[in-house]
Amino acid sequence: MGSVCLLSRLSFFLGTILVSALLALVTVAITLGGLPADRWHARRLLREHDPNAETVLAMQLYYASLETKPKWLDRLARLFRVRHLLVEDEDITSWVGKYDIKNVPPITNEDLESEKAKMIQRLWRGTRARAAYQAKVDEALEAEEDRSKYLHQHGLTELSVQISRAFDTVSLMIIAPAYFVTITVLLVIGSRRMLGESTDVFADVSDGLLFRRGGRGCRGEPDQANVFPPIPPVAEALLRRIRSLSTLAFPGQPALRHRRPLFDAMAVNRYSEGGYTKAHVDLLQYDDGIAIVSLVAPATLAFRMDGKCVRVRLGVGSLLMMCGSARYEWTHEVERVHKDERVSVVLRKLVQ
Ligand SMILES: O=C(O)CCC(=O)C(=O)O
Ligand SMILES: [Fe+2]
Repeated sequence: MGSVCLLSRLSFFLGTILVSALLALVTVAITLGGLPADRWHARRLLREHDPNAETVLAMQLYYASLETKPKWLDRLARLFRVRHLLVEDEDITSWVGKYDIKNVPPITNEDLESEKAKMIQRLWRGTRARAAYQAKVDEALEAEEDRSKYLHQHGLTELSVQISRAFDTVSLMIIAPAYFVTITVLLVIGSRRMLGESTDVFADVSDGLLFRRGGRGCRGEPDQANVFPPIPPVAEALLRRIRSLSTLAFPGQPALRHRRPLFDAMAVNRYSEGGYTKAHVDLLQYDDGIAIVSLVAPATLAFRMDGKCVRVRLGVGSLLMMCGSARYEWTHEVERVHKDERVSVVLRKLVQ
């Protein structure tokens, strides 16, 4: 009797502990495990790869299951499809010029056109100057009775005059057109390489996004839109979501976490299949504390330093935040993308 009572008490006790433990586990899972949808959870990445934890301030990866696509993403996606050709738009030129950003060379089709025009003018002036000089020589030769005396006075010979004439004719008929064609071809190829195939600079100005096709003439590089302060309303929702993480973001760097604004520059990268970026450290015009949001398709970002490599799978809707050595000492590169399209949004803060 006594032993049965003891047994039932023990089982009740154990049962209570089990249920409490289960409840605690579920709570922890919900808090940390990204449930319900839309809750971010973080994983620190570099610390385990770098024995010198001091230098590894932070590279964090957050996941959010973006089951319901935020509206702004739809708008963004539409934006990529509608590419307005705004080559002749004055606003765009001043807009690019205004921010003198190093990785966006302020070159528009207009610049290239005026460069071409200048070269043609120079060529034309040169040809005209030579023709005028020739005319003067001819005139003088005609006026001068003693032709050989004139030639002698000017250090010329019959042969040199003939050669000079022949040269001018050749130059006018062959060299000038060839020069013109070469310059034009070079400029056309150059502008294509710099600005893309048929659409050169494309943008939706209402959203403040200016897209530049490809990066630095490199085929695989993504199309990029750079937006400088203020970040356009299209990304407000995203910014709010990231700000809501501010208690977690950038561990060990409260100054970054509390800075206002958290970010004021945004880059939107659009990769086609096979697109990639070369290993780089982001430009120093941007402050520490950078966020990368991956959308539409996943990608792998490889971080490298001193022969070490950390490959990070960036799922759709993931947010990678980097600061300290992850931002300054490790290079990062996006490996070739295997889907039709991947979009990333990079948020940064310009150095004051
Ligand atoms: O597309 C990405 O995930 C990263 C892009 C990047 O590194 C950059 O724009 O600096
Ligand atoms: Fe980068």
